[in-house]
Amino acid sequence: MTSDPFVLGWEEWAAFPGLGLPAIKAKVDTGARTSALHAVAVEPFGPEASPQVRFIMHPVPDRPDLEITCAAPAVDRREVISSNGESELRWVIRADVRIGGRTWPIEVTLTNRETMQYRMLLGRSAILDDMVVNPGQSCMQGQLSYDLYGDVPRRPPVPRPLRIAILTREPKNYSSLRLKAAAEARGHVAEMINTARVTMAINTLAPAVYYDGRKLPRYDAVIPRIGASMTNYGMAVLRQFEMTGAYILNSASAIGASRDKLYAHQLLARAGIGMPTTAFAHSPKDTRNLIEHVGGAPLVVKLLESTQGRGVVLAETRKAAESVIDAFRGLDANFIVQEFVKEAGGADIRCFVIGGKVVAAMKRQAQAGEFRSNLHRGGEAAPVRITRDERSAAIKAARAMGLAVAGVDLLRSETGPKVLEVNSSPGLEGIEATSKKDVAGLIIEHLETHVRTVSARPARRRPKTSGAS
Ligand SMILES: Nc1ncnc2c1ncn2[C@@H]1O[C@H](COP(=O)(O)OP(=O)(O)OP(=O)(O)O)[C@@H](O)[C@H]1O
Ligand SMILES: [Mg+2]
Ligand SMILES: [Mg+2]
Repeated sequence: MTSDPFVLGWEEWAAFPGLGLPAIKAKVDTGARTSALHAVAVEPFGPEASPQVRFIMHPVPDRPDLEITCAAPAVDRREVISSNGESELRWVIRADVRIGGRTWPIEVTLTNRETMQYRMLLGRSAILDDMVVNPGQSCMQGQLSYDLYGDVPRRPPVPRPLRIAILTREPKNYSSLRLKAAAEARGHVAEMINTARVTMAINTLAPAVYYDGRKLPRYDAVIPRIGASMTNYGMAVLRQFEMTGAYILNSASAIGASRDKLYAHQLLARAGIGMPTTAFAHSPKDTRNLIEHVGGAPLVVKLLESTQGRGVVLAETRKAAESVIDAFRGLDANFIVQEFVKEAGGADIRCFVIGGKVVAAMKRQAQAGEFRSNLHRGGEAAPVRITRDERSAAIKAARAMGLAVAGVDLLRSETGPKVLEVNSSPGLEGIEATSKKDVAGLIIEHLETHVRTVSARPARRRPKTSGAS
């Protein structure tokens, strides 16, 4: 018994009737195992026994305003190596695909294909045994048209109001209150979530976040304000929010990178950003080498866990340096040794970066007889005009960490700006007071445009599925 084989060209028009997608141009790729579909704002929902995902699809490449909300059963969440070689955790759904006269169920992974020419990739596991691919032909199974979308309502310019969570252990501090007020002033709903009171259900298909035992709703955006005391737990909570599809202002991995002083210095160096020569060693025998590495005394020794300038010590002489290093070693503390930038004169510059721009800057001057300019150590803040090099170093440093919002601290040295550190939860009080700028408002503005472009959500259009949570 022979019948004509079902022939696919190298590209085909497909439809997903169950997803409400009447026409998508797919690239046929027998080199890829799994099929992939463009999706943004991917969000799990439904009962845990039969989890589903919903997502937004822009089926027409040059029509980003045309968006369809789709929902389908979730069958897996798995690590997929994408064409750029990077691995990505993707949701896998099952859906019926229709090509030409045939309809059959396939598994499809969901990923953002915004920058790709085809909204869909048809992999070999979706190509049945009786089908063949003719790489020399296009659209063997006939033509469809994007006109089939008719006049789907266009998405509103900004999804308003946004539901924003401010993740903080200090809901009453200046920065938290300002962010909440700035969000509310723009018509959004902002809730303070105390990191320490969050519990998580870590589950592949139904990630959930609980607060005092109550399941939290889905937030459009989360603003992390994670203090050093909660870095690890705070990052886990953030990752959990990431899995629910919320837009995270500063990602857990970016915060982790900036908090790890060693790793942060490595990232800065790799990005070619000027910084004080820095050395680190593990073994007690290396004290002399460490001192040599940074060019001898005077030098600065810093505890890795230091904040507010507390574990930062200036050793003026080699003898002093040796005893400080030995003392820290005796305490089993992790520390770095750094060249002392004397010409900074006890001042540093804080550049406040939002979305790749320096929106405000201040100079902090240490008290007389003190080299640490931290405001907590009695330093005084004043407005400052930064140079083009300083601006560029600050922007590059935030980018090297992957932070959308960052407080970049740098020293003015004879050889240009030297970045000291990049803070992922920079305080707002000093910078707003000295710059007279509405920095909190600028953060919310950044968030609005990002929620819109990265995880656009439709105006309360819910898929017709039961059991939505
Ligand atoms: N290598 C250096 N040369 C000159 N001054 C330095 C150097 N390193 C640090 N300082 C001064 O000491 C202050 C505190 O150092 P640093 O910012 O590294 O520590 P921190 O404890 O992490 O502070 P923060 O509270 O800003 O996180 C700096 O703001 C700067 O004024
Ligand atoms: Mg610090
Ligand atoms: Mg500092």
